[in-house]
Amino acid sequence: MRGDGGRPGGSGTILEVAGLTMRFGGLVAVDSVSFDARRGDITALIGPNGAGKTTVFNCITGFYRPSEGAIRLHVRDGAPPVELHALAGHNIARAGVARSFQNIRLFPGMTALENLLIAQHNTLMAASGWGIGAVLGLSRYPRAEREAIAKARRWLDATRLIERADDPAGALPYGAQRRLEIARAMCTDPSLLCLDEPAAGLNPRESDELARLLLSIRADGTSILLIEHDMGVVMRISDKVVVLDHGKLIAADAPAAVRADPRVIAAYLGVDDPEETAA
Ligand SMILES: Nc1ncnc2c1ncn2[C@@H]1O[C@H](COP(=O)(O)OP(=O)(O)OP(=O)(O)O)[C@@H](O)[C@H]1O
Repeated sequence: MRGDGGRPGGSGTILEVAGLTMRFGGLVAVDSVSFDARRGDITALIGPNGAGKTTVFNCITGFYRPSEGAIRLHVRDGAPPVELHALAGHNIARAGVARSFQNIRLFPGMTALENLLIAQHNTLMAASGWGIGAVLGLSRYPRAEREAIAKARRWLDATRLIERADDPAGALPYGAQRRLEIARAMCTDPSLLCLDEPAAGLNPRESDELARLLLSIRADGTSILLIEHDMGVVMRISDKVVVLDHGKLIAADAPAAVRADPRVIAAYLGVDDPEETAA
């Protein structure tokens, strides 16, 4: 038992989404959606094309300012939550939320290692006293730099990219670039890792490898929020599956319960009435 009886925003919750609505002109892309993600869980956000998944992600990570509702990050039980809906994107990242994108966004001309060092730019700049310390010869910077390289190497190792550390990111095979994106996000030591379709374009062997990587990240204590169309991956690794359809939440439960939910089946088959599906 987890101990809080599933209270919204209760202890054990890392992310609380409450009454989230996002309108684009007359289009309601996300319509009063509420769900919780628990600390140490893998929570999947699924739904047919256009259901509103990426819009929810964009609200959580500060790319969009929600029209209504609240998004709270509970970094520690008992501490006041961080009101993500009121923060700019860079402050959301600083609060401990990292994300990857549907389309890969690495620096293709930089090496794999350099991409992971860029991710730690803020830490390195802080250690240099925002540049002034480097001029004054402060000793903190070389140490911070060594630590950043060690962390980057650890994640290159964890994502099986250590042999490719000095290759330009753009020259890596597609599956390796996807892993490098996850490594880059992990180099910021997030409490919540948000991944937008990490299995897109992967072959079955690479999807298996991705599933193992995400399970190991969870085992090390990072909570994961995942948009994914690959139901094999979703059902295998998720603790909870949140389902959107036409901007509305239609289910939020354990994978087995969601898979058997007539509303979810109907949404995926494009049927308006679940009774029709049953028939
Ligand atoms: N910036 C925007 N301006 C206008 N409409 C938008 C914008 N972003 C998303 N939408 C619309 O909002 C709805 C939800 O889109 P969203 O990309 O969030 O869905 P999704 O579930 O992520 O879909 P997919 O699985 O295809 O990526 C769609 O109708 C989309 O066209």
